Amino acid sequence: MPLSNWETIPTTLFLLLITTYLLRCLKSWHRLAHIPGPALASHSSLYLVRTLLSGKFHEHMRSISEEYGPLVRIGPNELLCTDPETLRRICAARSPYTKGEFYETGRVIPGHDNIVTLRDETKHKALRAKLSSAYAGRESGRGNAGLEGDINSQVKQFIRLIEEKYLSEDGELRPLELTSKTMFFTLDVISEMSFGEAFGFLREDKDLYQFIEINDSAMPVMNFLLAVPWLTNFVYRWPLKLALPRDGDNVGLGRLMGLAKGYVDDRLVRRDDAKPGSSPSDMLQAFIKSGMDYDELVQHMFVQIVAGSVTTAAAIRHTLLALISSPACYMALRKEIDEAVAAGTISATEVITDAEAQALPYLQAVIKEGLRMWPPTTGLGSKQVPKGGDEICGYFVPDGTQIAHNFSGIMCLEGVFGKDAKVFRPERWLESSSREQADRLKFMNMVVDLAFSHGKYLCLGKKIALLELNKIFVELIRRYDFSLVDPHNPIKSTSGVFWLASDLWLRVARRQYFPHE
Ligand code: HEM
Repeated sequence: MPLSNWETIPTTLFLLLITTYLLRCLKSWHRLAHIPGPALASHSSLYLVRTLLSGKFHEHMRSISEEYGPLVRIGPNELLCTDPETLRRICAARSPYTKGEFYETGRVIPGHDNIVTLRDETKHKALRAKLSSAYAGRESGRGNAGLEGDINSQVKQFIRLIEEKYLSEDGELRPLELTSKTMFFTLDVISEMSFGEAFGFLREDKDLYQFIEINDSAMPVMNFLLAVPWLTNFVYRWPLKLALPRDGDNVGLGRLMGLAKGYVDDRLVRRDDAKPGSSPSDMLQAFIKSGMDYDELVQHMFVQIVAGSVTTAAAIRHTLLALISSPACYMALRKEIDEAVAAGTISATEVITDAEAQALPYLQAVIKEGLRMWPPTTGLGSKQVPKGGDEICGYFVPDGTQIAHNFSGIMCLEGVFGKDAKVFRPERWLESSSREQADRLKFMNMVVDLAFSHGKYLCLGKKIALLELNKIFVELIRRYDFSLVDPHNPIKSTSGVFWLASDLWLRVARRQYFPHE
């Protein structure tokens, strides 16, 4: 070969590479080119990275569906679905869909799956079966009463903390920062249920092990990886994996992992020399009884602490903030509580029971409205289209496509919730005098239930979360008056796949006219 031909080889190779890359891009773009969406999203993951890191993810998801419709292309292989019925169909018990690539990022320890990250449907189903009865309180033999007892003791601890340190009086402000306290509360509830003893965040009134601080600072990295899940494989390799949390850490997620592992180790050792009848009755014991192996237990106890705390804390703080900023709603709820106490339908001295709370229509409306306006998980929960593809919202979608849930979008659909869907108005849940309204209410309930997902992916902790919500608002509002320390800057809050919040400063005062003291 003449020398000049040799010299052209690198150029030819380069051109070949570029052409192959461009052809691949073209093919990838063409696959879903018939589905509307922002131009950037059809070519690269940059659109998702940008919106997930914007701090206003939920708003973007809402506005993009308003602009482009119920099915929007948000990435080269990602679509966003804002059709509640399709989302239910995708998640239904017998649906051929599977968890998507999004879930790869949820693995805490490389190579070890947990209930959230398991994409193999058969294994996921089998693990869910082991977990389900413990979540219902059945395995432990304690049922609802046991779960309620654990929550009651942490509600009382929360009240004790307010009484000791955060009651403001005339001329003296003792501000309470609610975002951290709601995390303390939910972390203590979930640890008490899981291990039979609370971590003690409320007792110490402190971000133990810097868990909240480190969890919050890791969130942008997590949001980034969730937008580009395949990059997770690099994070799981040396040297990046050295930065992942480990159970030997003294702080952060790693410390919680270590605590969870410690409890499991301790319990499995104790099981060997436990006396008959001395078995604890917490969720860990229930999981052991249901046949979970060591690895499953360690993974799950950790996942449960995170899944059970961040979400419920967000629901409590957003709803309470909405109530404080909507005096008419606040007073309507307080009136309902006072009347129920006066009528003896809720106890004047004990923490409200779940059954009593369920009989308070305005409270139930407030809880639903809070979950609707600020769904605690804002995305993406992508599921993978099965072999043969699927027809979604009038479009053919090829197999392997990732379908994300638009949690914030479905909760603000005007066709479902009315023209004032973006307003916090619990009364919308109480309007059912006509047949038409009753039908609409049924549909609204179906949509708001999707905040906990559905079918084979339904949140395992839904019942626990609702127990917490049923108690906390009543116990706070019946005792105290709340006001914002800085009404012009009520909270610092950002949304990615979860909410991050800080600086929700409240003035808490004993109720002027607490009728039951
Ligand atoms: C208001 C509070 C909560 C909300 C809105 C919520 C929402 C959700 C959602 C949407 C999912 C499905 C996620 C997905 O597949 O992408 C989920 C799953 C899950 N949640 Fe919750 N959750 C809440 C509280 C809790 C609590 C208190 C616990 C534990 C005690 C918990 C444990 C779980 C677990 C273990 C899963 C995984 C289920 C599976 O993949 O099969 N959650 N949750």
